[in-house]
Amino acid sequence: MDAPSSAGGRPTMPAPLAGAAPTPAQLAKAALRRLAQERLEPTPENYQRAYRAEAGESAPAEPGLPSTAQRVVDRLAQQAGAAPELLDAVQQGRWEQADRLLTASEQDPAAQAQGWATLIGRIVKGVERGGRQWTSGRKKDSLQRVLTGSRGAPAVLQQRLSQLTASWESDAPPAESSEVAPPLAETAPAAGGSAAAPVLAGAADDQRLPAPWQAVVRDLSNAVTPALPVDDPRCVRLRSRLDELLLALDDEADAADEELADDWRGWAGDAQRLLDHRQHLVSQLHDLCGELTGGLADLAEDGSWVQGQCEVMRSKLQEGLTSRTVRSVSHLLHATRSQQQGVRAQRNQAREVLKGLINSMLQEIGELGARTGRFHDSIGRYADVIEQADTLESLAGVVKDLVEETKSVQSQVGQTQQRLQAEHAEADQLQVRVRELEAELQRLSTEVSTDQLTEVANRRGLIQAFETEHARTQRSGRELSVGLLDIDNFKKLNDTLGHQTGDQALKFLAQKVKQALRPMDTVARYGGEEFVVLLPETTTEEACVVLTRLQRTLTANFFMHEDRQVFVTFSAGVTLYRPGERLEETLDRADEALYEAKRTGKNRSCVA
Ligand SMILES: Nc1nc2c(ncn2[C@@H]2O[C@H](COP(=O)(O)OP(=O)(O)OP(=O)(O)O)[C@@H](O)[C@H]2O)c(=O)[nH]1
Repeated sequence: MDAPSSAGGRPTMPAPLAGAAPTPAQLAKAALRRLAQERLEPTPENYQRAYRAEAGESAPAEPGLPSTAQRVVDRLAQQAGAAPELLDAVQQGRWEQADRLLTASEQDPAAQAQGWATLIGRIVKGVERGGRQWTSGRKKDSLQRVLTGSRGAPAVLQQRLSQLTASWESDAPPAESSEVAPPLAETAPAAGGSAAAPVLAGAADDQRLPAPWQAVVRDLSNAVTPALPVDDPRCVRLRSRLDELLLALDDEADAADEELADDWRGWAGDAQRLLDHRQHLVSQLHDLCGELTGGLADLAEDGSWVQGQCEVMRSKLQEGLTSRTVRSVSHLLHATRSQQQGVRAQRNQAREVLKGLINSMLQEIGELGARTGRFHDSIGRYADVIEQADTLESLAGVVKDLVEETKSVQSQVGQTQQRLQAEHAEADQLQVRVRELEAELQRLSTEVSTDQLTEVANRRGLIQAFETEHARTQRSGRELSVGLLDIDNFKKLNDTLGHQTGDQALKFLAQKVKQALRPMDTVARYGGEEFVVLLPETTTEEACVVLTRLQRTLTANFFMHEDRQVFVTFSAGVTLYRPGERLEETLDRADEALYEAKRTGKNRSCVA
């Protein structure tokens, strides 16, 4: 029967016969079996200990280290940040474990320095940043506790500080472990335990994103990327930045770097802003479709108008699907529709007049017919009388009557003819007038550079002013700030107070903007409730000051409508014109800033 396991040092060899002592060969065999069971290497020391155990001899006292050697080992262990378990392994003579622990604690000094530099940076930032959960007093206390509790072990200190700053950054409620870090001895496992391994694995390993999270980051990136529009240069840049960040995630050194985390945060912020703006674009598209459907329904009776509108929309959209294109098509459709409604009203009026004319002509012709019919009867009667006339006098009387009547009929026919000709000429003139009116409307929209309602420049006027200003900017090298202004909640104003009051609000704002600017500046109505300002020799900061002042003035001023005070506020996006770019490109950037101003509360200005 096999001896029980070596636990407790009992012999492992089969029980000898009573009285017979085991031979040395039996003892040697049993010692080897014991080593195998204990999974110990057959070193001379191990073999000697096993042999003694089999022979029933008590093990000699552990040799221990001389006190000077012990002091050296203690100091070495402290320097390596290995803490008690390395010390313990050395004292117990578990040299292999000690070797492993030491290897694990060896780090490249440059990497250690970099780790500390990053951590200190985070701590400084964390102390400055405010938080709801982490007040500055609380931060100070917990920092003090971690410093006191981990003073003797740099790796543990680094790990705890890193955990602490992470919870400051997320402003998560202070966890017991990070706010009150227990002293090192409390967390150190019993001798030989494995819980100390992460500490010894080094701070860099602890900070690296664990594998499942790396996969999550990849999945999230893959989910976000298809939503980014393909035709936008900013997205192309975002995609290539994403590739770089994913590569850095594979790299241990970079993955442990706080800078990389900052880069990820920056990337996510940029992607979010872009997607937000995209979302805004979609809702504008929705509005545009509504406008278009309304236009189509209104104009359904005349196919050519519908075709014209669709053509304009198509060519505008071909320029590229930007937020501004959609909005400008929307404004265009709105304006076209009201213009066409005006023309149609006039055409209908002309048609009614023409109808009246034709009616009266028919009446005249009818009357003439009746008259000539009566004349025809008279002629018959006169012929009978002439036939029966027996004297020259009676014949002369009949002929005289006949001539009189013929003359009268002739003059009436002549008069009717004249009237008919005059009415025909009038109808021709009306037709010409309608054509002139249509041409006038066309000319107004393409040639005039002033907006008729607000009396500031229109889109055409803006383009002319921009050409002058951007040439001047190129010569002088001075800044040209461009601002895009949009009235806040204008739809609501229209809906509650009526379209005419809306028009008054547009006029009011245009005049206020004009008054606030210098004579050299340009203000233009770009379309709908949107205005553009060109501010030569002005930085974006200065432009913001001007617009913010104007916003304050408007908040304190109002215009009256039927004894009611109407407040008009606007949001603005400001940007600097970049030499060489098209006005549309500058305005697209200003539009993003405008969107930001709307998104963050309205009645304010943002810079892009
Ligand atoms: N009175 C009037 N209204 C116009 C004119 N041009 C466009 N509008 C209206 O302006 C409104 C613009 O509404 P939205 O684009 O929804 O913007 P908003 O209500 O100002 O909302 P925010 O921009 O988010 O503050 C629409 O109802 C248009 O019909 C115009 O010449 N006169």
